[in-house]
Amino acid sequence: MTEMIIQARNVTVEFGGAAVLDGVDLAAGRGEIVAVVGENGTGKSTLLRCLAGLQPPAAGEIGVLDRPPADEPGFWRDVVLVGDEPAWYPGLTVLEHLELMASVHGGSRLGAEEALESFGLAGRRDMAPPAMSTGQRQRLSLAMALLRPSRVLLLDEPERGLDAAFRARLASILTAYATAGGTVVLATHDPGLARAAGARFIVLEAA
Ligand SMILES: Nc1ncnc2c1ncn2[C@@H]1O[C@H](COP(=O)(O)OP(=O)(O)OP(=O)(O)O)[C@@H](O)[C@H]1O
Repeated sequence: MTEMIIQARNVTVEFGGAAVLDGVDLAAGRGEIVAVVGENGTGKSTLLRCLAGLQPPAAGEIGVLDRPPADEPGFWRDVVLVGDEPAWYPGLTVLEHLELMASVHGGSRLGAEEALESFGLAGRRDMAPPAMSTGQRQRLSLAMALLRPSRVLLLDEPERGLDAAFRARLASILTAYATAGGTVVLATHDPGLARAAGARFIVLEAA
């Protein structure tokens, strides 16, 4: 039987008395990719923030790796959230951002040079991230997330700014991550990317 990695039951979130999520369930096993889809404002980002321990639900239970998600170092050693763009370190190049990530997180899944190749950034290695295009910065965010060891990837619209060819490449990167035993939950407006990655779909509707 598949080992359950994420179990969220009956999750309810309210803002200003209005329900944004109303009794949402989500389960994801080891090696599984789950795509959360739905119209703008249906709560996809909010659900990811709940799974990351950044948004306490008004009701419901959430377990990630057999414990409630919590915004603390032990949790973030196993779980990676890619949402809004990270803050870039002033003065560090693309390659140095990757090297920093590799040195902070021992046992990285990819070397910095390998990540440059895999994420199509070899030609940008000496640039400062703020000088790159939106899609190139998104590739770097994803490279930094995939380079470090983890068991769970939470991705909020990972397709943001990416061209069609790299979306296809990302699908295969996510499939490889799951095949190696990782669990992925992505909120996305690109069902093609999710299908290509072999994701199971959860559709959110307005609460
Ligand atoms: N911190 C907050 N305070 C008040 N309302 C919020 C907060 N965060 C989210 N909301 C509201 O919750 C609803 C869901 O937002 P959320 O960003 O989760 O939706 P989404 O499905 O990810 O949308 P999109 O597809 O546009 O990215 C929106 O109506 C939003 O205004």
